[in-house]
Amino acid sequence: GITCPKPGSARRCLSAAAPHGISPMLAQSRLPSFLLLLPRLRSLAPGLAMSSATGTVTVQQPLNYRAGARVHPADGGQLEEVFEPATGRVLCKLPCSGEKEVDLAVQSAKAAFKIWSQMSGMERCRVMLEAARIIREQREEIATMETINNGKSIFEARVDIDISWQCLEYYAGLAGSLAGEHVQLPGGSFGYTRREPLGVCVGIGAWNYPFQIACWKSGPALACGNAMVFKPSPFTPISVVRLAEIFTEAGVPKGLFNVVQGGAATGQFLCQHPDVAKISFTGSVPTGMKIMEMAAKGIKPVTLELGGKSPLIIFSDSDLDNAVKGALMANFLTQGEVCCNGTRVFVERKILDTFTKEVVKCTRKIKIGDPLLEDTRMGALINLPHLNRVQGFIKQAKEQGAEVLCGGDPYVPDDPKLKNGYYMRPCVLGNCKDDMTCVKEEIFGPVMAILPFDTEEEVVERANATKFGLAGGVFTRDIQKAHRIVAALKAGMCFINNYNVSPVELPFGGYKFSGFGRENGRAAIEYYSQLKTVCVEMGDVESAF
Ligand SMILES: NC(=O)c1ccc[n+]([C@@H]2O[C@H](COP(=O)([O-])OP(=O)(O)OC[C@H]3O[C@@H](n4cnc5c(N)ncnc54)[C@H](O)[C@@H]3O)[C@@H](O)[C@H]2O)c1
Ligand SMILES: NCCCC=O
Repeated sequence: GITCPKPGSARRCLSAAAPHGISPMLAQSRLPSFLLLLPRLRSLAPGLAMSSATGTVTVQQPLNYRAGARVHPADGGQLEEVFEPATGRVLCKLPCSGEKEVDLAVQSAKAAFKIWSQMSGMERCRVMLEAARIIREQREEIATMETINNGKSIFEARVDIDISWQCLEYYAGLAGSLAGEHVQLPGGSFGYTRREPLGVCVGIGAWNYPFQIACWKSGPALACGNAMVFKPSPFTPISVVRLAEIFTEAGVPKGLFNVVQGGAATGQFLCQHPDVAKISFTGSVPTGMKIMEMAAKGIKPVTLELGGKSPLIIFSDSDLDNAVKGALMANFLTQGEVCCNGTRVFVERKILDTFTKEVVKCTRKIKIGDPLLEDTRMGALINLPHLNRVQGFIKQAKEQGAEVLCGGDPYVPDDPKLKNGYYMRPCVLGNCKDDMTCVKEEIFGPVMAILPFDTEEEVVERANATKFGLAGGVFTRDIQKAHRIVAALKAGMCFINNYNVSPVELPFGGYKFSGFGRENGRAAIEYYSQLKTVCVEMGDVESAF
């Protein structure tokens, strides 16, 4: 059986032992404890400019996790460099897992599934609540890891980690109430349904929310009684291994949550494995198509959380301050590398100048720099090729007639240790037209396109004129108009008078090329379980023969 650790017993030693695999490059510096103290020191001495741990860590421990322990992959071995976006330094060289390691991870998950799937929902709930508690307790350490590996500000990473433990708490709460139904049939016969787990589920993640994506997938999967093998992006392999350790500390059977590392080849081994029952994928549209093809060959259900080019519609009757704040939230979180960003900002022509002036003023004030500093609000983009790609979109936008109203150029912070980091100034583009590349394609960087409109009918048609359908938003004081607009938007996640908030209670997912299936909310349960119908005869068999 499974026993839950006593509250507090899973507390990690955060000293030089560095159990999470990050060890200081500077010998004996006991970095993790120091990191934990930074926010407190800052609050004791507000305004004091403190240096951060950026540029001081390397990762040494294995980043695969199988059968309850960190392991070196059994095969594969191609090495991928993992960067610290803030400095351009190499954090570690990641060995990519081969077919044998993938199989070992799947077999490990299969064995754990036999135990976990037989437990009651309440038993699973207790273990998941403990995992959520440990994440909450280690929020600062995990957020710091995420910032070092992803480049996003520590301010945002903390929110990501909060959403992550909330997700596990939410699904822990649902685990105990998962049930089928009882149906009466003629003559006292009856039927009932059982909601059963699928088996070994594969999660494949993108690099923009590494820890959170793993929780959005493992939360509902584990609550339903499944096991999981998770493959993070090779750009951000670090934090999810901590999640695997936390699940083990919380009391899941060893092997219930495994991590294999690698890129496309490793992902393919996972998707094609005959013992895998389901694939949940977060990433780009082209990869999503390949995943769906592989899943089709094994008749495996898939969830696809793909890209977007979402509209944000600002009417002239909006509260202007809120609309401006909403536009920034819709475009500049995580350096603009957010799938549901509202990157096409449609502004009613009457307020175009006022709104644009305010948005540009606020965008210019965004503090860019060392992501581990408390006042930084925009860190570094994920890597140099991606920074160059975003720059390419801006160049093309200018060539096609858009006007750069602010930013768009690479940014070199004053701190010499950051000079090779992947920074750019957030960009607002004016004079945009619907047929420009910067308005049609997902840029996945801090680039907002402003587009004027005149009528409600016109803006809805233009907002929907995209192959994507992930999200959309509207700002207006007219509540009927707001509901009319969101009802007409062909998008899975719509916001009224806000943007890019992520309550775990609400289902999240796309229409059209943005994918299908849902994460979060009760809806996700449907995608990690299957119904068995049992028909019970209380009389004699009426045979046709
Ligand atoms: N809708 C959402 O919830 C959501 C969330 C985050 C990111 N995204 C999207 O993700 C994209 C950016 O992420 P990315 O660059 O990591 O995407 P990507 O498609 O390049 O990679 C995503 C994951 O798929 C793996 N992969 C790549 N090729 C594969 C293959 N052939 N078989 C199996 N796995 C394979 C990668 O290693 C990675 O782990 C953007 O388009 C963004 O909009 C969507
Ligand atoms: N807050 C989570 C957004 C997921 C998309 O990238």
